[in-house]
Amino acid sequence: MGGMTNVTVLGAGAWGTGFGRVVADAGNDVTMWAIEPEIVADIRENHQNSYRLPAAGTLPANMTATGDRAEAVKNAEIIVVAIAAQFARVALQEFKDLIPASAIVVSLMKGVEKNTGKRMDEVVREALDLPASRFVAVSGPNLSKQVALRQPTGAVVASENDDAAQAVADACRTDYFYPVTSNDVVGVEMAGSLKNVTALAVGMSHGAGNGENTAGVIMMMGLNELTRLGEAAGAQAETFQGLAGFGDLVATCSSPLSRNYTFGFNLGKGMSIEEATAASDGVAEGVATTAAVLELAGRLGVSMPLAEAMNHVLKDGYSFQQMFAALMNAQGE
Ligand SMILES: NC(=O)C1=CN([C@@H]2O[C@H](COP(=O)(O)OP(=O)(O)OC[C@H]3O[C@@H](n4cnc5c(N)ncnc54)[C@H](OP(=O)(O)O)[C@@H]3O)[C@@H](O)[C@H]2O)C=CC1
Ligand SMILES: O=C(CO)COP(=O)(O)O
Repeated sequence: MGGMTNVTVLGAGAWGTGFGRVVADAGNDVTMWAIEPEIVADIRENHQNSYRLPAAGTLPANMTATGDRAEAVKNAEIIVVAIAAQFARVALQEFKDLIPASAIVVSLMKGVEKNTGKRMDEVVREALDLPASRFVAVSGPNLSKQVALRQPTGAVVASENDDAAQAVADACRTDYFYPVTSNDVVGVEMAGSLKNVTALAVGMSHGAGNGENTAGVIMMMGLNELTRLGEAAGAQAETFQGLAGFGDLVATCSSPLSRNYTFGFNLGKGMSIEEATAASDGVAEGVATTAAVLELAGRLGVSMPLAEAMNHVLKDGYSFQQMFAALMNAQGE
């Protein structure tokens, strides 16, 4: 590709906007697509996204927006998808006949689809009828508000196609965002989605008044079980110890800026699921992912005590004490 690239981001949420700004900072022309006219107008006219990522402040001049699907993608060389995971399939179907035949499609999403148990690489490829050679996943310790402040971080850019991964890494490399390439798409997808379940549990523990000892137990169990499930699904074990695994788990489980951590924190404080949902500043993917992961684990014959215990919280109203006891009992089995 080389030089300046035309990049379109579908979904001007917190991370779509944050990653779009990284790509613009890297010198590329960026078009954001959003459903809401007020977000499109805010980016186009006021050069900001005060609805979803005010922390980014003024957006650069090489970043614009449109609400028109065909216009959004017609010249795109790279199309980045940053839509809440449970809505990705339905939203992408509208773009199926519009995207250029050679465009690379990147997923930033960290979730597993409810009902199907499918990863976002599977959902995106099915919805767009896209070959694996044109699909790339980007994941890492990337809390959007910290990226918006240009605090240094890294990310894994994964594809079966080395050239596609390299093109996307080149498009998002800046002096504060450091991509590394990988060919473990399954591992990167699984790590990014599953650590959200751990973040819900760690947040819940802190919300219930516990400190780092308890968090350490939960993080250890989360990393173990996401590695086991990932390996059973065909991922490489080392991916889970890298940026997209351990790195993102630590960031997400340690920060009140994480919607997953905060959702869990609010449950731990005693809020209901409905209250925590209403209080959330954007989508907490781990909530829908928890049940989806168990479905996948059942199919692959992997035991996931943490996901099971969190599912009891979300479905049966378990308190933190009940959740942690279930986890410890399962460990002794
Ligand atoms: N925020 C973060 O720090 C990070 C987030 N991610 C991942 O990125 C993905 C997006 O998250 P983020 O941007 O933060 O979430 P937000 O909640 O801020 O935004 C969600 C986006 O999805 C869009 N959306 C929801 N439903 C639909 C629909 N039916 N059709 C079209 N668009 C829809 C929203 O549009 P609308 O405005 O209409 O609601 C919005 O653009 C998630 O999978 C998340 O796990 C990954 C790394 C970091
Ligand atoms: O993926 C994340 C950070 O890398 C998690 O952020 P959220 O919990 O806010 O979605």
